[in-house]
Amino acid sequence: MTVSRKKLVLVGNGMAGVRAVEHLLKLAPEAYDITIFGAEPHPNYNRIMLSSVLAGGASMEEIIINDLEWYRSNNITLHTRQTVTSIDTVNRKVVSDGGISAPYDELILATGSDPFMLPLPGADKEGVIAFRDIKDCEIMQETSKSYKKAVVIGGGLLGLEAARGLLHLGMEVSVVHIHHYIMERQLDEAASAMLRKELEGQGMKFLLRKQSEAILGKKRVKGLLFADGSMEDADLIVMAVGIKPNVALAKTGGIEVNRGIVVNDYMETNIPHIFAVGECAEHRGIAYGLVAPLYEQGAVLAKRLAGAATEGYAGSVTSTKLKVSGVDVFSAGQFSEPEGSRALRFQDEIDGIYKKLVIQDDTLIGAVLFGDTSDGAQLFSMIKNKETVKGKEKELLLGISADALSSSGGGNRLEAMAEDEIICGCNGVSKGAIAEAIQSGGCTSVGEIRSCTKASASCGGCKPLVEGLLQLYAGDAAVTVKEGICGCTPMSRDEIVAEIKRMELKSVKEVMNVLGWMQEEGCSKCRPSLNYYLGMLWPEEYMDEKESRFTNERYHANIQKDGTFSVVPRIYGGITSPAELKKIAEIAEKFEVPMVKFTGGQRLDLLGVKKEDLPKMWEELDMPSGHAYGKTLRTVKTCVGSTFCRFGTQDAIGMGVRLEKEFERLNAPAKVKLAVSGCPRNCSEATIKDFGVVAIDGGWELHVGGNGGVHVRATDLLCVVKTEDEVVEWASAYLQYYRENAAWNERTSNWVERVGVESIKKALEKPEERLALQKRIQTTLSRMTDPWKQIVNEPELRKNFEPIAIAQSETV
Ligand SMILES: Cc1cc2nc3c(=O)[nH]c(=O)nc-3n(C[C@H](O)[C@H](O)[C@H](O)COP(=O)(O)OP(=O)(O)OC[C@H]3O[C@@H](n4cnc5c(N)ncnc54)[C@H](O)[C@@H]3O)c2cc1C
Ligand SMILES: NC(=O)c1ccc[n+]([C@@H]2O[C@H](COP(=O)([O-])OP(=O)(O)OC[C@H]3O[C@@H](n4cnc5c(N)ncnc54)[C@H](O)[C@@H]3O)[C@@H](O)[C@H]2O)c1
Ligand code: SF4
Ligand code: FES
Repeated sequence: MTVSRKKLVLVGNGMAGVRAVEHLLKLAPEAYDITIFGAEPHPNYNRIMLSSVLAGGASMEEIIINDLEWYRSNNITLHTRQTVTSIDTVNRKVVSDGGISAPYDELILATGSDPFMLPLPGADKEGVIAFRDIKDCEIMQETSKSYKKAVVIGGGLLGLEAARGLLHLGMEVSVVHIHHYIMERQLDEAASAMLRKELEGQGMKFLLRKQSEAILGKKRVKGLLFADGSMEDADLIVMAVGIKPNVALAKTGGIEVNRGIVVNDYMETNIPHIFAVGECAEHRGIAYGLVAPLYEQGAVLAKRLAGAATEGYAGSVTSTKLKVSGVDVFSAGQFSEPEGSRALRFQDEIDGIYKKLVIQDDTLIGAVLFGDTSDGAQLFSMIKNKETVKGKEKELLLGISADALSSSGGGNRLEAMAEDEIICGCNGVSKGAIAEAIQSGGCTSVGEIRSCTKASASCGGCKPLVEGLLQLYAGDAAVTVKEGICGCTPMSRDEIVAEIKRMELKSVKEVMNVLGWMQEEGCSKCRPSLNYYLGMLWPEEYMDEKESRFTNERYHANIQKDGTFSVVPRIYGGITSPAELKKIAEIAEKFEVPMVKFTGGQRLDLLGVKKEDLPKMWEELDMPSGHAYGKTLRTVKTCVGSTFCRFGTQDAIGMGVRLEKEFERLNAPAKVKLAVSGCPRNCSEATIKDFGVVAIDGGWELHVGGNGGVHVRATDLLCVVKTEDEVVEWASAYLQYYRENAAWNERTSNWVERVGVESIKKALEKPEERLALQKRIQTTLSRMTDPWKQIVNEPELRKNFEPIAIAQSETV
């Protein structure tokens, strides 16, 4: 007998509601038929990260939490662009503005908040927006292309993050704030003043104690008029003056509503079978506006719906971290010194550090940190757990180092934390999930934990706790990855890449300055690696630094042991013609090339060439560079495949030529070699290549991480695909994922060995992830030009190859 499932309807496809559903699916996967209505056109995305999207730190694709495939695979019916407009609590059904009706046994309202829009005259003009969703983000990005001046009303978290994003987009930005200091809901005056100074340094202008009166302009906004009679020009006005819970729908069902939808400790409204969760819900008089408490609510609701035991939701202490690059601000609990409390302060004007701890009855109840927020997550944990701080107040004020966390005291505290305690509030990642990623998932760095669990992927405030857990569970393995990339820095590859991204550092010099390099000029290890990471992260803006490259890459030729060079023209797939061979032979004769040799990758190598002959030879060859010297795609070796071989099942030559044309000039962490074989006899030795393609009946096997060098390594099978297009798609995704995640100079064989092929399969399994990676590699490839074409055509560059004239002087 089949038991019919109950019908669960969720209204609001946002962070809180979908998180509750995710929990429920884990607890009782078979219990409900689930239907979700979302007013927005997108699948569930990370609203928090909109600030990062605006500031250029993430793409729209990267902020999707659950893609459409997730809904499909969990049998969830999703109605996007459908706003539910009424609830019939008697017949238990909801109806959307598009006329979709859905019956329910249980109903969750997770309608979030609406941004509060100041009811100013002119507020309906074009160019007046809020900052709440993807659409707002897109409007800001679009506006910045044609307009110059933005005004943000509201100097709170949202206003400042919007202002930072607009600066990044190249707009002039003024922040209008009603109080005499910004972020008064999170900071005291001292920290706020330091923050303002820092943001002014980044180009933000502040108009404090300003009451907005009217928005000026005809159809489109022109300016903002204040109550004191002054005005500010504006092409765009972003209102960020707070939010109000979205209770409109609840009201249609006669559900009890105060500021938000009133719920008890089990997220139940006053109407049976109707629950509310997230920003729209009001629990014990509080409607929260941060995700961490909303995720806690979601966990309780999921247990309730699954019939699992739960003590209910008891309210949350909150903490916030401003997500503005180059500024570290943290605030938690009661920072404004309530009666009966005492405060400890530390201020270092030179390094721009401010700390304040608020203590009551020997427990920490609030904290404000500016300039150095590394202790934020630990302090917050102490506040939440009401730990006694008696006798160690000053120690806390002066800083809990990451090492102290992992030493017995800190380690014990992390050890003592409950498994389900949330470590990363932004992404709702528990201690247990991180422990599992380390212990079972084999993660050995914060970067890997981030990829695996999303912990530390948003505001970054939890990073010290994640590091502490890494040291607790991975022990020595974690210590090794914490080592710096060279003697110039204690930072690991992942940390450097994350900081370059977060702080938008754009040159080798800037990275060294900002990240506190111990040797001003760096060394031969860090300079080329930074050059690579910057080029990989900012393919469209970064100008490759020639001086950070090794000799071979500077001269675009392999230097030989006698000081001569080699010339290797590109011969796609190893396929040439009599005419091409004739031309190469004539040039070899003309320039008296002492040796012509076939390389291991089926190319022709003209060896023993004088440096000064290089430009002329390349000019006469008029062929693309074979890049036989660089950290790039070297060759795609092919067998004859089905074109001539009787065993061949596919066109190995065509596939190889296509791959070589697709990826030539690729800038990679280390050299990359490919091969294509036309059948499993594998004559092109594809299973010892970085990416090997082996034809089978009706498709292609894709192999990765092979090496035929000093340490021979056979490839791991990545997947089997049917078409040539799929081969290119997977190759693109795989190579870009390697580019983005491997350390500079790390061959794919070492990288695959280190991270495990399973983690790569997981990262590439979703088609949209692959397409996003493919798009990024295409952006990079589209910027790559042939080095020899450039040298041949630019007299300045040709000069580098002239024989060095030795200046002589005579004394008479
Ligand atoms: C730019 C920005 C940055 C932020 N940064 C942080 C941060 O760093 N840290 C932090 O903790 N919080 C941050 N927040 C706040 C955080 O994003 C919210 O607290 C969280 O998204 C609220 O989740 P929710 O599910 O309650 O609401 P939402 O995520 O808003 O989801 C509600 C969804 O319901 C839909 N909806 C509403 N009514 C209906 C209806 N009748 N029918 C169908 N669909 C409906 C809405 O369109 C919306 O998609 C930020 C918010 C913004 C805008
Ligand atoms: N990093 C983060 O944690 C983060 C980032 C963005 C948004 N959020 C959340 O999103 C929500 C919205 O953020 P928010 O900053 O809009 O809300 P908020 O209520 O925290 O701050 C609004 C700010 O606007 C100011 N203000 C009010 N009326 C004004 C007026 N007429 N003129 C000028 N200033 C005025 C207030 O003094 C206040 O500082 C909040 O829940 C916030 O916590 C959090
Ligand atoms: S791999 Fe197969 S198709 Fe290619 S040459 Fe060898 S036997 Fe022929
Ligand atoms: S707490 Fe914000 S990223 Fe983890």
